[in-house]
Amino acid sequence: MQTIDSITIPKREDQSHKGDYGRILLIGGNQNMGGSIMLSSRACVYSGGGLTTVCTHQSNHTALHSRCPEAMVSDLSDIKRLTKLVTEADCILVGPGLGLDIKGNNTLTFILQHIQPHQTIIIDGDAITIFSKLRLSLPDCEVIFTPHQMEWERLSGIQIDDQTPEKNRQVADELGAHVILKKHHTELYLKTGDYKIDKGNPAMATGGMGDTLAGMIAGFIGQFDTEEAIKYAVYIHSKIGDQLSQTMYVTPPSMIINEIPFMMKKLESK
Ligand SMILES: NC(=O)C1=CN([C@@H]2O[C@H](COP(=O)(O)OP(=O)(O)OC[C@H]3O[C@@H](n4cnc5c(N)ncnc54)[C@H](O)[C@@H]3O)[C@@H](O)[C@H]2O)[C@@H](O)CC1
Ligand SMILES: Nc1ncnc2c1ncn2[C@@H]1O[C@H](COP(=O)(O)OP(=O)(O)O)[C@@H](O)[C@H]1O
Ligand SMILES: [Mg+2]
Repeated sequence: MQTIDSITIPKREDQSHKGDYGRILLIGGNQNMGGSIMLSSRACVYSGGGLTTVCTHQSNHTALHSRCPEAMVSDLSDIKRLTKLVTEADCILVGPGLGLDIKGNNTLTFILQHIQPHQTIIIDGDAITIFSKLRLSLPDCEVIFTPHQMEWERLSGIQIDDQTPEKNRQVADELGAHVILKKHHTELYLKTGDYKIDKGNPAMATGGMGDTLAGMIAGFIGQFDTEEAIKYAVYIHSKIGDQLSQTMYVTPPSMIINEIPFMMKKLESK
């Protein structure tokens, strides 16, 4: 398994506009977990996603606008609008704070039925748990799962202590998806190979840290090749965590997000 120990981000073209950097749709945040999709949204915007739309419970709209005015919002229960947004998106992230009730089940099932082959879907958090529980089928498009070890146990059937690279690779192949197995030294089972990251630290063990990574991946998918986008996101997320942990005992996800554009600039190709 290859370690990702450096990355370089391409410079932006002068002749470019927001439409060139992705239409991203983020779906999640029920009445109790609005914060999760707000973190994903800010992470997506701060990662450079061109146009970010957030489909979340209506009670989250005001808070989301106040934390992230760059994002557009839609009500999760407005199916007509959701259908239109799904059609228009380049990349869809589903799951942060979605909830495990019937509404969460119906939302994920709907998205998987309507996504088209040219689109990319990132399945995170509660959407992984629902996908595993309902034994849903994957659509014919690029799929990225971002489980932590417990979510991977639910999805793969491999208990945490038995999650070896060989077994993980086999299930990733069976799924036909990219798998980002989040843990201390996260592992990436991409379609073209296996990678790991030797950055990241326990100051990052805070709720919302994975919601942030999922939003970063979504923002990067809008701009870069899929596998590059995944590698950039996982690397930058942990590198910022390590940088902040030099002076901070814990590294709140909101502060990781603030640093994303600065770290991207540092890593921009010369
Ligand atoms: N501010 C918010 O609204 C937040 C919402 N969240 C949402 O809450 C939902 C449930 O996610 P959870 O992950 O808490 O719940 P889960 O029940 O899926 O998993 C959490 C449990 O898994 C176990 N576990 C084992 N290995 C682990 C590893 N490497 N990393 C993390 N956990 C590991 C831990 O015992 C942990 O309590 C998700 O939709 C998530 O997006 C969380 O992100 C927390 C913050
Ligand atoms: N001890 C640790 N070392 C390195 N990274 C960690 C550590 N603990 C947590 N992280 C990172 O924090 C994130 C946690 O993801 P997740 O559990 O999905 O969070 P949440 O759902 O609360 O947003 C992952 O990217 C994981 O790699
Ligand atoms: Mg999570």
